[in-house]
Amino acid sequence: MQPSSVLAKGVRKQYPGPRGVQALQGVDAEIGAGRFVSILGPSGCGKSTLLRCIAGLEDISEGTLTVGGRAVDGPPDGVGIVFQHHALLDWRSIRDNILLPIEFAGKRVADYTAKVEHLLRMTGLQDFADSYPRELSGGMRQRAAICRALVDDPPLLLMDEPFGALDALTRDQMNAELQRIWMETRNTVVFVTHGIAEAVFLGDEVLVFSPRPGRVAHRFVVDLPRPRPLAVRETPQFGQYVGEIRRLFGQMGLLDETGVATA
Ligand SMILES: Nc1ncnc2c1ncn2[C@@H]1O[C@H](COP(=O)(O)OP(=O)(O)OP(=O)(O)O)[C@@H](O)[C@H]1O
Repeated sequence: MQPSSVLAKGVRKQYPGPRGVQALQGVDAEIGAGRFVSILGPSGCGKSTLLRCIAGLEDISEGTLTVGGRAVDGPPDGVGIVFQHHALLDWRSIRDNILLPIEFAGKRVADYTAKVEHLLRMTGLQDFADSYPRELSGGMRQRAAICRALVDDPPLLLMDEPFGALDALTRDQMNAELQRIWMETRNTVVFVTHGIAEAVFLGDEVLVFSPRPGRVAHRFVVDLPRPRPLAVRETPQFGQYVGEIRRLFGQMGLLDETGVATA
């Protein structure tokens, strides 16, 4: 698997209809292959919209958007998606949920047995392969959703607030696990979050969006060595990144009403 780059130039997105809003305007972003890029911004600024455009689930109204050098025109091959809510199918076991993308792609399920076992072990779910989603905790379901997104080795992984519904402790664990998984897979990740600390902890870069219509207001490069222990969040260097991003939100006049949290 070669990781995919993502390039956005002057991307505008206007939703159709009488109440259709302009969600994005002039989005320029260059996401290098194999990078982990966090996207942070106030509620409603178009973060999910951009992710859906990259995934080919929405058309852009203007500009250019490429994945792996090819213009996005419908859902491209090789993109894994994880949403805030896991979207596992209740009537399928965890193993069968993870195998869904393989079935959809018309590939031979038997060829993926070892891969599924590896993913289950990597995420600590090896004893739950035959369980059903309702038998798992929220964090475990989200880990299963990550396995499903990774099973076909996607060059690009899009994550839309994947840990937003989890309690703080589970979220910390998932942050650490996601970093470990990514260091093993090294695919390109675009990770949307409301959490400044989460964005900095995980990202090689943090793209901060302006209020709607969203555009990239600032790009922070996070120069912290990996693997990053959770305790890195207590270091002055980490605090400096968080402080800079908070100040930027302050300058945009947003900090009090954004719903941007620091956890
Ligand atoms: N399918 C849709 N049809 C029409 N308008 C939409 C649609 N999806 C989103 N919007 C509008 O586009 C704007 C951006 O929404 P989007 O969900 O991309 O924001 P967001 O930054 O992800 O927000 P949040 O952080 O609250 O999840 C909002 O004003 C929203 O109402």
